[in-house]
Amino acid sequence: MLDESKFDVHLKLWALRIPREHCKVASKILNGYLINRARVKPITEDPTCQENRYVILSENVQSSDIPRQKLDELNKLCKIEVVSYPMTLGYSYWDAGMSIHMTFIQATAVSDALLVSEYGFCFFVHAHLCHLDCRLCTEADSATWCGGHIAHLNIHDELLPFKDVIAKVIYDKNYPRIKTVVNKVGTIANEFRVPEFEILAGEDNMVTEVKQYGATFKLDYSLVYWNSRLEHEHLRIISQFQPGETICDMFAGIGPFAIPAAQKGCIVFANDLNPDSVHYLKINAKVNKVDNYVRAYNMDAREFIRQLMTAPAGEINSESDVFNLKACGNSVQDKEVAGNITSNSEGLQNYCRNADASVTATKRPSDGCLEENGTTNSASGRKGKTSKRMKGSELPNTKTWEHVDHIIMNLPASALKFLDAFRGLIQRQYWKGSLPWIHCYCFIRANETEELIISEAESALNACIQDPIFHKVRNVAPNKAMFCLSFRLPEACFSAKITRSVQSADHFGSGNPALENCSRGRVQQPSFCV
Ligand SMILES: C[S@@+](CC[C@H](N)C(=O)[O-])C[C@H]1O[C@@H](n2cnc3c(N)ncnc32)[C@H](O)[C@@H]1O
Repeated sequence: MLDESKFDVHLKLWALRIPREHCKVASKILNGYLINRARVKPITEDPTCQENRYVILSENVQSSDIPRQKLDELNKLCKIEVVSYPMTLGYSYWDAGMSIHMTFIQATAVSDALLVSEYGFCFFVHAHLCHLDCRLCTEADSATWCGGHIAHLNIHDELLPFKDVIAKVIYDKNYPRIKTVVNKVGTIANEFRVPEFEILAGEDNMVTEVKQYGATFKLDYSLVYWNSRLEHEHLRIISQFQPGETICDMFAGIGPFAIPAAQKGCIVFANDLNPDSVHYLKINAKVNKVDNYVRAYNMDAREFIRQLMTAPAGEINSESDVFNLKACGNSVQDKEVAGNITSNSEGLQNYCRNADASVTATKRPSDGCLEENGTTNSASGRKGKTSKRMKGSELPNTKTWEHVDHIIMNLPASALKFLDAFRGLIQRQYWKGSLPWIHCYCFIRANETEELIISEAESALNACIQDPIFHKVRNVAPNKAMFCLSFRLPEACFSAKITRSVQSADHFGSGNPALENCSRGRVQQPSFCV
């Protein structure tokens, strides 16, 4: 139970009793000496007399501190009387509007402890509860606003006895913006990168809606990966895309790269192993009216990219043969593939045929595919925002084995290892234009160097990387930061130039001759842009 009285802070103040008609002038004279606290008015009623007001002095000021000259001015104005004015700032006073600076001062002054989120809402938890300290403000022990109605806490072990009180404070001080307060339990062990949560306060509802850069994202915070701290990074990557480009997102989650890329007019092939992520990805594509531009897949990333880059068997003989990669719950239904679509969507028809006609393909690789009819149904001439921005007839006939512009790999813990999927992947006879940019996320620990990361990437690719670019995304722990490594896929990844028998990065030791000259051949050392 939260004892609200524990939050009471008693101030022993002084006030000047002044006839009310002189209050305005008096407060000007006393400028700098009056109470200056958020939501506390310096002039207040005199409970003993309607004709007077109390002008409240700052908690650091005694009447004797007021200079003689100011007192003379006041005395000339009217008769003044100094009275004691005790004030209690209670639980309801300590609200979220406090600045972080004020919070620190208060925490020290009244021995309160605090939780501060990155988003600037502050919470007081009385020192009686625990030995909280500034570690709470670090990443490891912070409160996070997921962006919707959920506040996510990572409460340190020693504070667990007080978790309910902490959660209640957060809930009370941020309702109705925050309606659910959860605490992360244990460490994330599953491959979908979804933490386990316990609900500490508010309603038991983990389905929420987050707005980022004008897009709406629906998600179930207990089932899918979501991190509101990556908003800037999503935007940074999207800013490198041009309308009409083809993007592959190998670990797409619920679509924070895919949706804004599609909004920009890119064609996005987005994949995730977590069926719940794909479910919300499709919902989000529809909600944001970009379901014409987003293809959702639910399979392992290696298999996804392999199939995406492999020309269909019939491609050699006939353009009309089907593509063997099946999009999940595709927006275009079989009948549309058969030609039952409006004439101005001809380009879209071709584009979709390549992705969707796989429904009839000989191979159905995606066993875990969600089969949801109606979550997207785009190619029927719907007049949404998207069709205004780019008409169906302008959409390219996307053949991903011929050209892809960017590939996003946001699985920092292991994305580097997935680079082995690109060995000998690109079929030179089909490929047109330059090779794609890879944006591969990784963690770098304090004892690791960028060179180490590059060599890990090169080992996985079995190819030298030219002109790698590192971008620091954020610190995730005191000795660990998340980075994005961007580079153009090396030519050695053309199938003609590589021995397909090599399957795993583990097969390559430091003596691999294919990589021996990498660092010598690299024109530019990795550049860290923080
Ligand atoms: C760190 S999250 C990033 C999600 C999204 N890109 C974002 O920024 O929010 C990594 C995602 O990779 C997915 N994932 C994990 N292993 C995978 C695999 N082998 N193949 C495809 N997706 C995988 C997880 O389900 C998760 O959604």
